Amino acid sequence: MPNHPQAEIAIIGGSGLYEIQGFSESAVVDIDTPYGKPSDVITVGELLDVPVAFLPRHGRGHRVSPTELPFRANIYALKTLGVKQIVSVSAVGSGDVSVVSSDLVVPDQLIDRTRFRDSTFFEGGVVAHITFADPFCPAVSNAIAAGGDGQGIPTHEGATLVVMEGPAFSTRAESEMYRSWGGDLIGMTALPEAKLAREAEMCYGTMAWVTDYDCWHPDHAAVTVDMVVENLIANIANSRIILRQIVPALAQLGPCDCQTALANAIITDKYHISDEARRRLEPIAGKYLNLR
Ligand SMILES: CSC[C@H]1O[C@H](OP(=O)(O)O)[C@H](O)[C@@H]1O
Ligand SMILES: Nc1ncnc2[nH]cnc12
Repeated sequence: MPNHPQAEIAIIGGSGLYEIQGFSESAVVDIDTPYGKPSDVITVGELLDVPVAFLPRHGRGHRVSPTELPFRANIYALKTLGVKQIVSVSAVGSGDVSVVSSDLVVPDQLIDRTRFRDSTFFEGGVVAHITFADPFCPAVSNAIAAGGDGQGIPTHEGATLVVMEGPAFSTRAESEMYRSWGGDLIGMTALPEAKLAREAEMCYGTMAWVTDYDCWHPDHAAVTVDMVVENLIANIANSRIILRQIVPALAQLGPCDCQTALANAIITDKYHISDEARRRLEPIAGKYLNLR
């Protein structure tokens, strides 16, 4: 495997965030993985002297739909760069009347409504069941919320994010159903991203920017891409500001339970694991599969 530049912190940019400003880019990394290529090349550089990797989830120019996102390749590639903490940026709809456009929400729960996505690294002869009761890293989530508060941005901590397949937005009946389930937010990309990050023993938190009320609010028109894009402009400017606060804070964090998530998750007897699977999983789980 080639020697890639390393960074312990990664930012996955969502809709509208295809570059980060004030980032001294030192390398553009084009990685291939057993799961194909990531969404785009990954830039590695420094933000306020802290090494950071940046990957735009939908690719520059927003070319990759939620269903087609190479989630496994993205997380695998970041892992090979030495990433330990991921800040994911996302545009979301709000299911809560008091959470309005341009608010920042830091979700702490997920409901999975995706259908067509590969959502584990553990297959082909290796079985693991990670604990996913709390899908987001509390330390990364706290840093994101502190960043929002620090900039005086209306910030909500703790919310349930429903992740739907898309790409079409929800029907009114679905939107009402998610609200009745306790869904505070609706998006299309946090899963399986968060699950794969946990399997790869990386801390993962989401900076969710509200762009719309989906289609349930009687006084607001149903969501459209134009509506999301219009509201994203302010959100993306704020993301860039907050990231400058979050990144140095993340760099100070110590070890976290997320970083040992596989310690009690792999059930397959390691003497039954093929060499092929061992090679494929080396960056993700190599230390647990070693026969010595
Ligand atoms: C452009 S509207 C729908 C699109 O926006 C969100 O993307 P991301 O989470 O990457 O910011 C949503 O999940 C959809 O992919
Ligand atoms: N209403 C919505 N549904 C799904 N994903 C979204 N991203 C932004 N708004 C959304």
